[in-house]
Amino acid sequence: MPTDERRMVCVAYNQWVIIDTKVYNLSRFKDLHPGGVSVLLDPEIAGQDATEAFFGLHRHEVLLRPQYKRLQIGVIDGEEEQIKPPQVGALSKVPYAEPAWLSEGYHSPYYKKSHRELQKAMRKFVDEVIYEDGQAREADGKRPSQHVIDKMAEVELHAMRMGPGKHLKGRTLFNGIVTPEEFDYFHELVITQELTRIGARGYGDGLLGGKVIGLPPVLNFGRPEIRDKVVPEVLSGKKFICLAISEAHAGSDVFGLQTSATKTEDGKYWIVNGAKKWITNGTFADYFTTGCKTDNGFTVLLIPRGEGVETKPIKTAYSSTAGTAYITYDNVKVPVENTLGEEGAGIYVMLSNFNHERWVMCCSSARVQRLIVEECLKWASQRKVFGKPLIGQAVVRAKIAGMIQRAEAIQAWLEHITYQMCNMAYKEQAQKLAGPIAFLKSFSTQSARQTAQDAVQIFGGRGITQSGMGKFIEHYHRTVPFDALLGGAEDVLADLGVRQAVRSMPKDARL
Ligand code: HEM
Repeated sequence: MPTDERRMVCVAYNQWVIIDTKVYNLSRFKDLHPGGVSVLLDPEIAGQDATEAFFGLHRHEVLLRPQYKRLQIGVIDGEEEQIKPPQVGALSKVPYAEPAWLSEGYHSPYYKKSHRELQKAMRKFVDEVIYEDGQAREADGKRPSQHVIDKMAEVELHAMRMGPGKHLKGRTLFNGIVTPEEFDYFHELVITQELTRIGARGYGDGLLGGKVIGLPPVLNFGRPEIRDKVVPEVLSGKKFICLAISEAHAGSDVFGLQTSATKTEDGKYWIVNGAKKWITNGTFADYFTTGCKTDNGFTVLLIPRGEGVETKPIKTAYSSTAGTAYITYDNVKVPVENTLGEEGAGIYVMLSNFNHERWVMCCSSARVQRLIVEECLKWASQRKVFGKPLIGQAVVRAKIAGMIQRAEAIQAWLEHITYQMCNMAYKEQAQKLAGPIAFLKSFSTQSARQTAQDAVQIFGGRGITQSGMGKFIEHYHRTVPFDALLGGAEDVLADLGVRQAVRSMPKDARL
């Protein structure tokens, strides 16, 4: 039977529809359909090829859900599937959906074989192990599932997310794709960008964001006995750590902090009193890397969860899966051995962390902006209004042009800075890159907010709806301000960049 005739057969069964090349029987589903019965019984839909109507109203993933997959009763014989579901581990073919180095036919001087292999392995790992948990936990607010954390530990992802360094020594990284000696900031960039592709901002932080910022002070400034106990526990995903600096009255102004630590008379313990606010992973952390006011200034202590430490969840714009906490310390007794760095020299402990933290945030911001480009390009191409696809409107194309330009500029700048990081000692990075990283983060977050706003306009009502076609856009628009605040506020960072530049002005510079 020719194809057209086979398609006509469906017409006879007016509760069947064709979507692409698959035939669905909706007779038992129609009363349960979230979009209502009437749309399914419309003569233009019932018994017809409903492909265009379907993809104008649903994401592809609807058809992949087990309860809906069952509705499929056959396929159109001899026709090849036109609209393929996303394949595990695959790269997107949508223009600009991947950074240039992953786009067919483009080149990059930065990425070697091990970066490319790591990217492939990470994409598959994220698709298979992380994606579903990310969407589910973002929705129910529970902390990331332990089985995901354990799987990440198996391939040493927790260790790799701390960047290159001694902590990688002796570890088999992602089944040996890259050696500890070879591992560089581009490998870390690949990991961060692949992880953030899932488009679940709260989960991204919940997936041990607290460790990425809370463990470096232990790694770099902890006494050996503390370091050797805590680092393996955290990098194996058995214990959790967070960075507790900001307070209700002081934000990130470390000199305005009020949480105090005073020594006991015998000098063996600190007694800590105070409260911390907006602490990522705080609700489930076992250790708190805590900034305290001490007699001689500002000191950082590693405080284990125990008597006198209490954590309460704070409800923010993103999911409580991030574990954002309000923490109180009431006469908490902490051994002096838990001091990280020198007493009164806490500012150096903190400063040594900032560049890396901000750079990590740039990696993720750059990648998620690209995800939004992909969503907008797909939507604008498949959505028809006034008789033509949205992309046919110049105003929509102009918005997408801006998004692409910003995403491309940020990735290129990020790769340039990452290359500098690979070729500078840590101290030199602190001197030369604090300004550029601050500028990049500030630029990334401004761009991200513009992109979020434009994406909502393109998606219309769906861009403010938490389910369905625009769910990633709604989520992005709601959570994008986090990036402009965490790790240094946007305006403060832009100003820091200029102040750093002024400091390097030659004394004899004149017009
Ligand atoms: C296998 C067939 C279908 C399944 C499994 C299905 C499933 C769903 C689901 C789960 C939703 C909720 C929104 C979402 O999660 O995206 C929905 C909404 C909707 N569906 Fe369907 N649907 C099917 C076919 C159709 C067809 C053929 C039409 C024809 C016009 C249609 C029209 C709608 C409408 C108008 C909505 C509301 C959309 C909105 O609120 O934005 N559906 N459908």
